[in-house]
Amino acid sequence: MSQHRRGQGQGAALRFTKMHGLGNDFMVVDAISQPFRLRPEMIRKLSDRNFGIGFDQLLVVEPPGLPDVDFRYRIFNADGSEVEQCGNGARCFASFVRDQRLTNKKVIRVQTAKGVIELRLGKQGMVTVNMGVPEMNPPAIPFAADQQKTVYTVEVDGQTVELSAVSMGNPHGVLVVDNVDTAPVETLGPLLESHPRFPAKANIGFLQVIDRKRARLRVYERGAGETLACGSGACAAVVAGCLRGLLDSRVEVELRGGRLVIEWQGEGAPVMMDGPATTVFEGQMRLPGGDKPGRRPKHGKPARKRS
Ligand SMILES: N[C@@H](CCC[C@H](N)C(=O)O)C(=O)O
Repeated sequence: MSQHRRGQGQGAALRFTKMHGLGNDFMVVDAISQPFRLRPEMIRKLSDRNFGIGFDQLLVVEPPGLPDVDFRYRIFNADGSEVEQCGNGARCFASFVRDQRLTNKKVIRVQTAKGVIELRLGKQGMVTVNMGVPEMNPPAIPFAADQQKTVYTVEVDGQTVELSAVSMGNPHGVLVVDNVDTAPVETLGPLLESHPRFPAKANIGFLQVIDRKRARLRVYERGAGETLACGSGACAAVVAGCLRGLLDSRVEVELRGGRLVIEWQGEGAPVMMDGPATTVFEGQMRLPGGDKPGRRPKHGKPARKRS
């Protein structure tokens, strides 16, 4: 993969940046200054860690479709499905649009499939994201239940497990476990991800409470499998832990790829997430198999001039 330089006359080459938030990794594409469209099967190929670029999610930066918003943020899982939210991706998104000089704002408002979120660039690569107000109403998650509860019992694989159901824009199931190292993430994760009670599937978090201010978490992500970190999963886990009376309003969550600080002041309040965003490399590629970069998005702005 060569390092990219704009204006090289590369024709249909697609420029991208490889980034990660605590090891949850992304291919990030600027679809404002270059045309971009990929079919799900091509996203699956590119996400492959042996035959492609390798990533958990593809993040696409588009022009906004709403007033008072700076960008539209689109997210595709490694399996090619488009989803509503990605917390670690949101931090990388903020860092990307600043590094690419698509904005010079410190507070950036972005439109996701489930509403507007606010990203605040901090010092030393840290980004704070206002992830919005969590949703616990079952049909809005969506989760099949007669009434809203803090803990539901779910039958899976011949056993009964207890979980909390929370939407952070995307659906999450959270199980409290004694030890994340021995938790059945590889077995229960995929079964619960596709459980009939989560009709849109779900991300499944395994939460270990260390004390009221510290927790450990592993997440089996919908459409990506277990990742080294899941930002929206950390938010959902802290909300579930608070509702269950196990956690305080400010919690340090240790994921396999590093730490996030999550704050939630309770019902009706937004969840705040604080963590790093890291750029790994920039590249460009020609798309194999007939996928072309596509047409400029309908509301696309002309390409920026670089000095
Ligand atoms: N890694 C993400 C979540 C990405 C989307 C998720 N797999 C879904 O399908 O909802 C995060 O950091 O939040």
